[in-house]
Amino acid sequence: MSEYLLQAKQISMVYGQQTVLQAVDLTIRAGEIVTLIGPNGAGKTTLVKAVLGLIEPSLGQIIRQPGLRIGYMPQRLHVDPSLPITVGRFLRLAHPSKAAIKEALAEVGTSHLLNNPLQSISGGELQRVLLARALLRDPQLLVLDEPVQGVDIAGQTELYQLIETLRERHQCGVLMVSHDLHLVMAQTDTVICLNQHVCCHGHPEHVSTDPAYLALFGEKYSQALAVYHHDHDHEHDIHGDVIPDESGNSPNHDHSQCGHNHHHGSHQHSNKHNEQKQDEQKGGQGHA
Ligand SMILES: Nc1ncnc2c1ncn2[C@@H]1O[C@H](COP(=O)(O)OP(=O)(O)OP(=O)(O)O)[C@@H](O)[C@H]1O
Repeated sequence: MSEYLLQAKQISMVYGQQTVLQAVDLTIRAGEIVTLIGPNGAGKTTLVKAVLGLIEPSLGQIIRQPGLRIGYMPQRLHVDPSLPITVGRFLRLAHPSKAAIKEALAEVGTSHLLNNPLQSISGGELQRVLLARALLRDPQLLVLDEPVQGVDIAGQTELYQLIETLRERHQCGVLMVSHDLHLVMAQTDTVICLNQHVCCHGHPEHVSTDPAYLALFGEKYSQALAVYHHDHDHEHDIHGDVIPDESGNSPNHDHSQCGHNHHHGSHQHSNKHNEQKQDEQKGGQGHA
């Protein structure tokens, strides 16, 4: 594993009488996607702000690689309707080079928005423009606070895939806040489940079965994760049907759990199964 970009050690944050973060540890390495999940008010944004250096933790230490370049995508951007500004001009506030702005917009698939008023673009387009703005810093670390907010379900999957592509292309680390572990799971290396303190952490498959995670999010949410990770004892043909094993028997296969979006194995997936997966994903919404 490569050297860390950033390490937070025993971070605590107290506002008045309220302890918002308690002895939180966090390490992010180059090329690694770390996802913070936790209920509302768990301290996710507070931890992100501490990582960015926007707030000073009450206790603990944050060690950043010297000269670390961070690209930040905030949770919300309030666009004042009385201050009309084009997407291009908005990005010029972050970077002087028109060529760099065009390149960043192209990377996130929004070249066509360059001269559009920022106020007129959709929620999903705005998220991509904010991602382009983060890329303009040529980041070694991308920090994304709920990047798919205001984006429809199909757009959410695309946006998470784009984040994965950017990670690979730039070899940057990514720290991301999300409420949708079942959607980000395929793109995440490490999950940190936060509720003031770190309840559990590790590989998404491990976290999704951790009692602390289940206590916070419930069994139902965990079952949605099984869409992505379930054991296969069979192969599919190009039509998506289960191929009988050597003895001629069809292995016992519960398709209600099968989204066929695997990290492991080399299955052929039919459109039939992809449609089923999308249905299952829609069905998995709303548990966060
Ligand atoms: N500047 C502040 N002063 C006082 N309390 C604060 C401040 N910032 C955050 N808090 C409190 O800290 C707690 C954690 O807030 P935070 O925004 O970090 O949670 P979160 O996990 O990001 O929540 P959400 O999922 O709703 O965005 C909340 O109870 C919030 O009210």
